[in-house]
Amino acid sequence: MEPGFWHEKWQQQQIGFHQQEINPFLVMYWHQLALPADAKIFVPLCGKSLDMCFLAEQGHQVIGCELNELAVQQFFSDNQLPMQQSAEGEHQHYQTEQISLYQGDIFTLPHAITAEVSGFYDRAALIAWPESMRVQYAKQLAYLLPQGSVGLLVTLDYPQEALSGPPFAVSPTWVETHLTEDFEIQSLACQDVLADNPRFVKKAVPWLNEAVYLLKRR
Ligand SMILES: C[S@@+](CC[C@H](N)C(=O)[O-])C[C@H]1O[C@@H](n2cnc3c(N)ncnc32)[C@H](O)[C@@H]1O
Repeated sequence: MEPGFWHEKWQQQQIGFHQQEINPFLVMYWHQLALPADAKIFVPLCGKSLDMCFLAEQGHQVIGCELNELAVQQFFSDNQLPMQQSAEGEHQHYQTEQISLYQGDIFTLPHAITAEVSGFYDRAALIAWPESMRVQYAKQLAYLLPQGSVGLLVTLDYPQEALSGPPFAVSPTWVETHLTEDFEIQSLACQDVLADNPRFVKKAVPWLNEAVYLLKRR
C-alpha cells in the first residue's frame, strides 16, 4: 500500500493488525532458528509489535523499520521504554537498550543497517502488500538480509475475492514461486484461525489460514 494509507491508519488508530499478545507462532517456533542470544534480528514493517519485546527478552538486539512516526513513538511509550532519537539520513533512529527502530521507508533503508543481522521476523509485513507490490518488497527484504540469515515468515491465506486487503492473502504457492530464488523455505505449520478473526467471520470469509515458514537467505 502507499505510505498515505498507513499514515492515515495510524493517525486514526485503526490498527486492527496490532496484537495485544506475543504471536503464538513466534513463541512456538523461534527456538528452531537456533540463533545465539546476542544475535541481531531485523523486523521489517514492525509497527509497534510486542513481538519485538519477546525477541529482546531472548537476549537479541532488535532492529526494526517502520514508516510511521506515531507507531514508533507509541512502541516506546506503551512499553515505558526510555529512548534516544537522532536523524540518520532519511530515517529517524530511535534507540533503547536492545531495540533500535528506524522510522522511514524500508525501500530507502541503507543496507549497512542490516549488514550484521543473522535473524529476521516478518509478521504482517509481506501480507501488508498487494500482489502488485509484494515481489518488490520481497526483493528489498532479500537485499537487506545477509546470506545465511534465518527467520520466520508468518502469513495469512484466504480466498482473496471474499475480502479486500490488507491483510492480503499469500498462498503457499505464492511463497514457493516467488521466494525460492532468494530463500530456502521450510513450511513449519499452518492452522485455521477464522474463529479468532471477527472481521473475516463478519464478511463470511469461508476459511482463513495462518502459516509460518522458516526462511534461510541463500
Ligand atoms: C500490517 S502492519 C504490521 C505491523 C507489525 N508487523 C505487526 O505485526 O503488528 C504493516 C506496517 O508496515 C508499515 N509500513 C507500510 N509501508 C512501509 C514502508 N514502505 N516502510 C516501512 N514500514 C512500512 C505500516 O505503517 C504498518 O505499521
